[in-house]
Amino acid sequence: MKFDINKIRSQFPILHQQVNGKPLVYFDNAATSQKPQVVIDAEVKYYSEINANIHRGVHHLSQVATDAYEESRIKIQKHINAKNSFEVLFTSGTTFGINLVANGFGQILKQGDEVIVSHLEHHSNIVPWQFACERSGATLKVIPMLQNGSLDMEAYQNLLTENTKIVAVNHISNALGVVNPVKFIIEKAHQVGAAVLIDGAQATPHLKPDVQELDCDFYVFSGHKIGGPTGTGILYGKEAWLNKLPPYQGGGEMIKEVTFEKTTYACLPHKFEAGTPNIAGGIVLGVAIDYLNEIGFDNIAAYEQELLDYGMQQLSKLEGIEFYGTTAEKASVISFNFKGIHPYDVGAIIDKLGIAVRTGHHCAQPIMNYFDIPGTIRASFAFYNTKEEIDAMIEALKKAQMMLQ
Ligand SMILES: Cc1ncc(COP(=O)(O)O)c(CNc2co[nH]c2=O)c1O
Repeated sequence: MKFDINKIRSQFPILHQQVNGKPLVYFDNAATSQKPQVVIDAEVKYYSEINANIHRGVHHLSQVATDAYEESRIKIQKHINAKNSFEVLFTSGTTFGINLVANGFGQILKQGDEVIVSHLEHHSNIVPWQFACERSGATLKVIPMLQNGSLDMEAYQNLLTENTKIVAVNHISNALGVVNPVKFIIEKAHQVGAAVLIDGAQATPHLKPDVQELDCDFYVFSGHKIGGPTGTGILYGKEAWLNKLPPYQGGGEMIKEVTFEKTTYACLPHKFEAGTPNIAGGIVLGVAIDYLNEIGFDNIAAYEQELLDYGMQQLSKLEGIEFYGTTAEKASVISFNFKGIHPYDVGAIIDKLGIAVRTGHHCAQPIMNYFDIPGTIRASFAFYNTKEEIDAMIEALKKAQMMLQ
């Protein structure tokens, strides 16, 4: 499909509003993406036409809803190139998916085992592993970062031992936009027999992950970051690992037989899908993925690279600006500060001018500690943003600098 920015923008109703009397410039896409009309309509259609509980109903609506939900699972399986649809679990988001895996490892790790995360992780890919280590007696190790925001791969290889049982790293840093060499990380971890979880929350808006090509053992992401509803997400796990991990939640759907003496569990994926799921969310997530595939990830990547290059070029002209995460390969996320000015103050002022960015530690406090800063100003672009919006942000930043200097 030809990439037509004006046609695309017309498909996002939320973008065409004023904030504080100024056109909204939404540059907080790393926090959550906006939703195209086709996604909004799909949610309405579900509740207007097919809403019913799934998997065990004998009536028509339940069968229709079940078919739609499981067709979405297959759609997502194809999107990430998973070998089997039962390796694709619906979750409420990245945080839930990581907790499910970390909770399982917390029950199979033991004293002396080692878990590796990186300095670039979101808190959602740090704290669950601290829980797992506290529970099991395993040791948490951290891949150090370098001044340009990349990970120290030399140090990573030195951290790996025969005691390393799992490595959990993000595909792309939410705070810096840095793209990590996940293929290399996975290969090296497998050489010592360790499993690898890839946190794809910031990658899936910008690329189609191929979990078989990566050969990762787990891959997690959130629906709300790729145009889908909040409260949706996917955990991909290799069949062998999902069969090895204990269930995460107990209840309906996830059982084969329940007696007071013993309960046996359902097969994959249901073993990890206890209770009534977010049926609408799972179906609509598939619609969001269809929408992105229609636009084309090659088109999205090329256009977002244009925005990133233009944004860096224009921001670099501003006095006193400092960038964080200056690697060559980056997603369309720019983290920066102005010397002597608190990021929050800048964010609050440009919000008054309609510019929506995120300021603060971005749930990545270890990164802020590394740079010895309270936080950053983070502008994150999506395929529905424009260079004219970047110009508006630049003008707003100049006004903020004048007010705060
Ligand atoms: C890399 C990464 N991992 C995990 C999460 C957690 O995802 P959730 O479970 O859907 O919340 C986020 C959310 N990142 C952000 C949420 O708001 N601003 C952000 O940068 C993330 O960017």
